[in-house]
Amino acid sequence: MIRFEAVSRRFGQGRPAVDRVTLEVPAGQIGVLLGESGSGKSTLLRMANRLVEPDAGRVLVAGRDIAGQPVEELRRGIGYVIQSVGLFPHWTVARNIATVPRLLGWEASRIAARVDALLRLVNLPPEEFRDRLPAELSGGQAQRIGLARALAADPPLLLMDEPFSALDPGTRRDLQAELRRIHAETGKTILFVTHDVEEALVLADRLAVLDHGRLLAEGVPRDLLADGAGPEIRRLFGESGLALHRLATRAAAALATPGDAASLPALPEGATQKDALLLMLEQGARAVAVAPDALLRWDDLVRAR
Ligand SMILES: Nc1ncnc2c1ncn2[C@@H]1O[C@H](COP(=O)(O)OP(=O)(O)OP(=O)(O)O)[C@@H](O)[C@H]1O
Repeated sequence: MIRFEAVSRRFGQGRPAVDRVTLEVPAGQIGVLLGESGSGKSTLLRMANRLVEPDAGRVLVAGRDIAGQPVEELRRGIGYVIQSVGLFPHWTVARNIATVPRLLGWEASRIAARVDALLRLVNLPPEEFRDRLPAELSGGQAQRIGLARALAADPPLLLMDEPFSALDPGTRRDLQAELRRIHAETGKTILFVTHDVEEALVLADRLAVLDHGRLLAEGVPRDLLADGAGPEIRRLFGESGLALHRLATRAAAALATPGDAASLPALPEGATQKDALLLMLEQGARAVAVAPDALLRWDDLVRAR
């Protein structure tokens, strides 16, 4: 769906901000760009909607080289969500969401229906929120409106640049879960930038790690965090955190054994091995229930590789 081919970009002198990166996010997947501040994540992301032009290489969206495409036409097919949201302060929520449909000349009734559908999609009751002004929203609500606005004209591709970084940890976790749900419901292709390792692991179908403008590693998170992870990956994820991150990418059910688990603390469906470890520590339990007839034992968890 989106493909970067050997793209580079240098600003002034010194080392390039993005250095010969080749990367692809297949249609319908969430690709996450992870890296420390200044590693080139935003520069790479902005090449996709031509806010930044590469010095070398090319970017393909839906198989088309975007260099020859009119910018307005390109951007109509790409939603863009940023940390500061950027809602117009004097416009109501409904008008903010309708920015692109109005530009496209949609009829008023179609716009109104679309606004309400999007508010419901991002879990904000339309009758309560459509007439509010941005100043009357919490940070998390504003970010939901930013997402609704980006989805308004139903673009197949969404670019998200640290959208949740300014939110408190609880709101941030809620929105990560919401984004996964919305992604499952809409099937969008998403390119998501973050410097937060946990966020990357929660969201990524594919994870790309950038370091000083170079692509350090790319793949399915579970494979990137496997035992053979190189020294740079170990540094980024932290030696001690690496084992925990690995547990967070594996299902608790994978280590379960049959047995009567009815009296044990129970894990929710789809829980990870990290969830199991935390529940055991919290409850002082030597085993937890994965299902009524399946349990995961402490010994099996800590011996697993
Ligand atoms: N418009 C610009 N002019 C000059 N230098 C720039 C410009 N945009 C980015 N850079 C430089 O390019 C490098 C990469 O920046 P970029 O914003 O892509 O990194 P990042 O990984 O997104 O960092 P952060 O998480 O801090 O936003 C940095 O050294 C930055 O100073």
